[in-house]
Amino acid sequence: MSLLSVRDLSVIFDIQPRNAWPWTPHHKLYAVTDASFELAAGETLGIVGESGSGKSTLARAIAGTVPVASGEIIFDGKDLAAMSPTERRKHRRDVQMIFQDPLAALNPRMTVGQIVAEPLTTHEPNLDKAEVRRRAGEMMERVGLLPKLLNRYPHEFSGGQCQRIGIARALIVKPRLILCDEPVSALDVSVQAQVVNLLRDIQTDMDLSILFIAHDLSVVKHISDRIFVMYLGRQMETGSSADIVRAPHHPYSQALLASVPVPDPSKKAAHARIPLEGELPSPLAPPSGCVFRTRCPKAQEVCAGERPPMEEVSTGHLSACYFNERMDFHRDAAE
Ligand SMILES: Nc1ncnc2c1ncn2[C@@H]1O[C@H](COP(=O)(O)OP(=O)(O)OP(=O)(O)O)[C@@H](O)[C@H]1O
Repeated sequence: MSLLSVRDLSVIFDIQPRNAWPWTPHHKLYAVTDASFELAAGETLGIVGESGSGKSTLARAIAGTVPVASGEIIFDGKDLAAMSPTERRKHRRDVQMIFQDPLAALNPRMTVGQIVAEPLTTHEPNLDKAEVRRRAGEMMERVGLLPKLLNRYPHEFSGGQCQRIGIARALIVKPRLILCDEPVSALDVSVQAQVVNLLRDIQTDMDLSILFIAHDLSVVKHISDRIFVMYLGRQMETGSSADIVRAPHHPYSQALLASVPVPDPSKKAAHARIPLEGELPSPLAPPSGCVFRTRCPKAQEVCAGERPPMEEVSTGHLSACYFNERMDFHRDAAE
């Protein structure tokens, strides 16, 4: 059974035009439109797409911090919109977030011990101080940091260490799902792999589900069981990590993959025929039909009409394009 089911989820922000009168109608910004996916216990779903494609908004909707316009978020069998205050509190504990900029996410005036322990003291205010400290130290060790560093301040740590502190903080309440919003994008490439490996180890130990957001497929593919490709708030393609990375069908996924650097440039040549050009259109006025059509090399008249349905191109592999066509990527691109 799924731990998380997201069904036809849409998030629309009301935007007041600049210099407008208070009574001027607000614009609607379509941040996420009709997103659907399932996430099982212990599974990792990678969410990938360019900046502005709605990835963070999707995560924030699941965390319950942005209002949902339509659709459902079912977590552990319960509809988020219909949860009682007690169930909401439990949801806030069960679903933790890890953010992109590790240092900015940590309060500079608090010691690392206070930062790591904060979610625990929020959810279990009566817990003995010594026990809180013991658990914070245990979490520090789990993420590869010395417990004696609990009295230090965030600025005394490197970016990678700060992200480990952010992970310890998220895990101290033993969540069931962590929403990782570009957790390694701000880190050096050498440190990125260490943090991704740490998350994978912890996931196995704690039977955690992970939603791993990144704009870069080369990062997402290392940790994800399945990948969800988003563009301008819409779901383009979903499938196993291997399907998406080795045999994508959607031109957008193919373009994202073609932009992933490969060690041997001669192997990239075959895929370089789908360059991703132009800017992301405004989510205030998304293109009709397929939202990717204005940048798609395969676009034809039909793409401006009805939005292409999600087609099952192979078992469990869905792609929303009228011209779905498998493109085989070399193993090097997939590794
Ligand atoms: N609180 C908000 N109010 C208004 N618009 C918002 C709000 N949050 C996000 N948006 C808009 O929603 C769209 C999707 O943003 P979102 O941050 O979810 O994308 P993203 O794929 O996570 O991009 P990034 O990688 O840059 O964070 C963007 O156009 C963004 O400007």
